[in-house]
Amino acid sequence: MKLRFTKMQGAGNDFVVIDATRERFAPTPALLQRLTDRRFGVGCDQVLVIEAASTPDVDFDYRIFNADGSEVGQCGNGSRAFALYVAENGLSDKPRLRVRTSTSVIELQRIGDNRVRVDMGAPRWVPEQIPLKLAQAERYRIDIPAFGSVEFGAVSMGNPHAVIVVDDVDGAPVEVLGRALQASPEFPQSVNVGFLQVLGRDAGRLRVYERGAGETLACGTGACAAAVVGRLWGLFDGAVTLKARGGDLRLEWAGGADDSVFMTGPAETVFTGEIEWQK
Ligand SMILES: N[C@@H](CCC[C@H](N)C(=O)O)C(=O)O
Repeated sequence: MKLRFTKMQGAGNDFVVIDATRERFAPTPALLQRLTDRRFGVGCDQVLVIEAASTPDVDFDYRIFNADGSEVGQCGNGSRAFALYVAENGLSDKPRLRVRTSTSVIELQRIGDNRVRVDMGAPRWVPEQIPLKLAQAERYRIDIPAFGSVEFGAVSMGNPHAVIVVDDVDGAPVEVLGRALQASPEFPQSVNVGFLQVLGRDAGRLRVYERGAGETLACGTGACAAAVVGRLWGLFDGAVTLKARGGDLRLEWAGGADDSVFMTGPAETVFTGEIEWQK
């Protein structure tokens, strides 16, 4: 059996995109491993699946699988790739698309030059919504052996994020502390861990240790979460450019609990291909 796919990237966060409006696709663990494995398969941080809309209020359904095969509720960089794929492959010529993930509905707008602006919806910071098993606070603390009491902000953008503010993101213990927080029982669904260095009221640098994928070159929802935590902590104004190792993302958030976070950034098709797949 042959499965056609498209390799895409957004700020260096890379994806295998499956167009399930045209391909028969059953996301078994073995097939997902083949698609995500960088040595024995195609290789990517996430597999994105484009499906026909399940309800009339959206244009498409959007499923997301991490490199470890876990299905998750949101992928910001992937949403920009999604919009580009839909346009480049003639699935829709609408200037704005509404797509549903398993946790939220987002709105995608291509703004030219392979750039996409996404209404990522409102951030959620009530602990049950993240989920986080601590009493609600602006700043949380968890004791991590070898690091002591680690302070972080926590937000859901349809997936869970912890954001730690650091002086120097290059020297931050991204993998070790990222893994430790992910394993913390306070995060019952684990967590994506962002390390934010503030450069000014409208700029910062960000590295994210992603749940199910390890450190990626950029994380769109992580950038949204960092913009929100930075604003709640009085570090950022309403618009900020966050520099990830794979590229820059622009985030806008008016600051209210019902205000959407808007993310703008690049997306690109890298190549298309097909793999032989035995069911
Ligand atoms: N790279 C993504 C986030 C993908 C999902 C995440 N690893 C999770 O498990 O929630 C982004 O750009 O947002």
